[in-house]
Amino acid sequence: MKNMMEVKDLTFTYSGASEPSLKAISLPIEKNKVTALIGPSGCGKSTLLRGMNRIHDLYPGHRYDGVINLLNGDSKTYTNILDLKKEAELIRLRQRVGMIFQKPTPFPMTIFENIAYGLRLSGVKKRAELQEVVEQSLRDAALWDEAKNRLGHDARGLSGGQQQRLCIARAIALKPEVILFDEPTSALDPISTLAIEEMISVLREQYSICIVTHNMQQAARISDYTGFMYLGEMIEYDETKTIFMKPSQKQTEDYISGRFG
Ligand SMILES: Nc1ncnc2c1ncn2[C@@H]1O[C@H](COP(=O)(O)OP(=O)(O)OP(=O)(O)O)[C@@H](O)[C@H]1O
Repeated sequence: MKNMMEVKDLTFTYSGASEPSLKAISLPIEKNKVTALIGPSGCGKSTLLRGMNRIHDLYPGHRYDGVINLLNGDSKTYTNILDLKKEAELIRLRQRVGMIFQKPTPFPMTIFENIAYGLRLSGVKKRAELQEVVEQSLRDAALWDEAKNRLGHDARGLSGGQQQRLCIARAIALKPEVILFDEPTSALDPISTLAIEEMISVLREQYSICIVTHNMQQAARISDYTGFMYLGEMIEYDETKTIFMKPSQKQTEDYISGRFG
């Protein structure tokens, strides 16, 4: 099967920085799999994730070298997303490659409108269609039962875990192909964390997923593949069970066994 995304030899330097934060990174994001990025603080996990939908480019002046390929709908060709220049192309890219942040970011509107807003911007106008997609997205994000009687209430009245699931529903509504999760449970309690982890396992059937996590147990529980990063480099990428049971690099082994980081 073709990879959904392919990062090849990516070097990334923040605007104004003297050193690159990512150095010649390569890794695939396999279709319908969960790929975890782990490594000590500052190693570049979030920087890599944010490159995958060019969210860095909300601010100008960053420098990318290399290639980030995204598989096209025909499943035969790739687009190098680093070639995209027009604002409309970048907006479309961020629909195809959605992102969930560490802190839930509900808009100051109703639960219904949080999801319908992006749909309207993407051209869905009919009320019935909006209702259908809002319901399906909330169901897919395991929030429908809790939210169905309060769709007209302010989304900020939801609990933190519910808000995070709402943000996932909002991303899903736009029918992404890839979902990027940047430490999605680090602000949540253990029960909400479990709910998000279970959802990610189900979402994998329909989407390709990449998740940054500080929590090694979480990476071991939910991912198929793991990349271990250190000082801006991809030290090792392999099947999760190999990374955790039989890593080939000493640095990976030291990190996994808690000797540093
Ligand atoms: N906006 C920025 N401008 C300049 N340098 C940055 C910026 N954001 C991050 N960096 C630098 O890039 C490097 C990688 O940071 P990044 O946040 O990607 O690491 P991380 O592995 O996700 O860390 P953490 O686990 O602490 O979130 C660090 O040296 C950091 O200081």
